[in-house]
Amino acid sequence: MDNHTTIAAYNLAKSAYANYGVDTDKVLETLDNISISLHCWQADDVGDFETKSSSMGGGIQVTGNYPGKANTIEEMRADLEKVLSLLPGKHKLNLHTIYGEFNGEAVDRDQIEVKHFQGWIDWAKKNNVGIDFNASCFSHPYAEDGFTLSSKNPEIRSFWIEHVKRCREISNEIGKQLGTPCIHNTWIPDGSKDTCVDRLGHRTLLKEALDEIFEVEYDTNYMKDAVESKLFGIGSESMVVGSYDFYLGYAIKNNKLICLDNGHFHPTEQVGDKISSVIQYVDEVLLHMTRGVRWDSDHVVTVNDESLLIAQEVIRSGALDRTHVGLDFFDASINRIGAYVTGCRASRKAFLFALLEPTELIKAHEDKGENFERMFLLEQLKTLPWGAVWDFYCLQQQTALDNEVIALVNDYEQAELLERGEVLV
Ligand SMILES: C[C@H](O)[C@H](O)[C@@H](O)C(=O)CO
Ligand SMILES: [Mn+2]
Repeated sequence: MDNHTTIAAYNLAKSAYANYGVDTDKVLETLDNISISLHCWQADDVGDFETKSSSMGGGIQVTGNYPGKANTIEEMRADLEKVLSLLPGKHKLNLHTIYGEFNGEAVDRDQIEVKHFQGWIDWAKKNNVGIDFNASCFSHPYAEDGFTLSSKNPEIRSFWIEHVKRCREISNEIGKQLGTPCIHNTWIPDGSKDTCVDRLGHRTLLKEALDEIFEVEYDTNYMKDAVESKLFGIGSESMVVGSYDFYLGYAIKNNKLICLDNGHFHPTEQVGDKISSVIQYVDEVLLHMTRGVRWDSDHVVTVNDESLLIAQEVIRSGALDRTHVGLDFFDASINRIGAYVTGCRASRKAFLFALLEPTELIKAHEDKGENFERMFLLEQLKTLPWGAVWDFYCLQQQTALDNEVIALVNDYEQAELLERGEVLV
């Protein structure tokens, strides 16, 4: 499609939306300012760059063996730069601790320091992105019996408490250096494959561990804490210590962000429906946008009912400035760059669709009990030319249009990904 066609299609779309009182130019300004945090772990299937080799654990499963996975920090950075070049809008990098630069040193998780992440901070500055950070309480010998911060073994518990404390300190420094708050997210895999009779014991230990971790208060201009729940994981099917009830209560009581990963709930539960509830009680929300498919919580995001409802409810609730959008999916069965680009663009498209909604108009019908009119309008919106608005936005931001993405991803695969060897550790 040439630029002329894209602009002409946008002008028609602009008039179509104007009929509903929607100003598409304003919508695109808002859309462009939504920062999406790009999870680094899609590039290497949640591997790590630690010297000590530890097999993946903690109930995280990645399936597939597509060639071209990032084996080094340099490869991961090259991939992320490629991905960023194919995305419109603002971004952050979401980094897990296991991706520090340890330069051949065996640095255990309770020994990490800012210096191990300085390279990433410098990279972020160069690429004009902020950083979010995550404690990595998995894929480690001390996570093998299924419990970390809620372990009954005091040595194991102290080890992980020290790890998360250090992660918060590093997050604070990241935020200071980058001039934008770093969200530190705590997710732990703790749970039980089979019926656990001392749920109370583990949850009490987790609460105490978190209280100790959060003793140090940091300036929220530099770092903010989020806590993430999960319904079940592989190997923790019967009980997860950090359940939704546990963390929602903890976040409300302790003024933390609640992280809503939409792969971490019952399949018929809708994270979109939770937004207007949780913002009554917590100041800010962190989203982990993903697509749950049966047991897997981490398929690539697409524009589906779930991602749309999440975006719609954030926008309808006027909660955009209290919501941090992050991604959390990993697929090793397809081109990983393609996975990133599809999922990130789909997440932003969901927000575009939501921003284009004439909510006040629909609400006016709803308030009068005109439910047919409400339903029909919602249906009508599905066939309005929002694709033309998206294409114009990509053109405006000087990034690839959808019809150019496949060729660009495949070019990178030929030139870069297929040249990579398998690094044996
Ligand atoms: C890497 C993990 O997927 C991530 O930290 C966590 O957010 C999660 O969702 C675990 O299932
Ligand atoms: Mn998550």
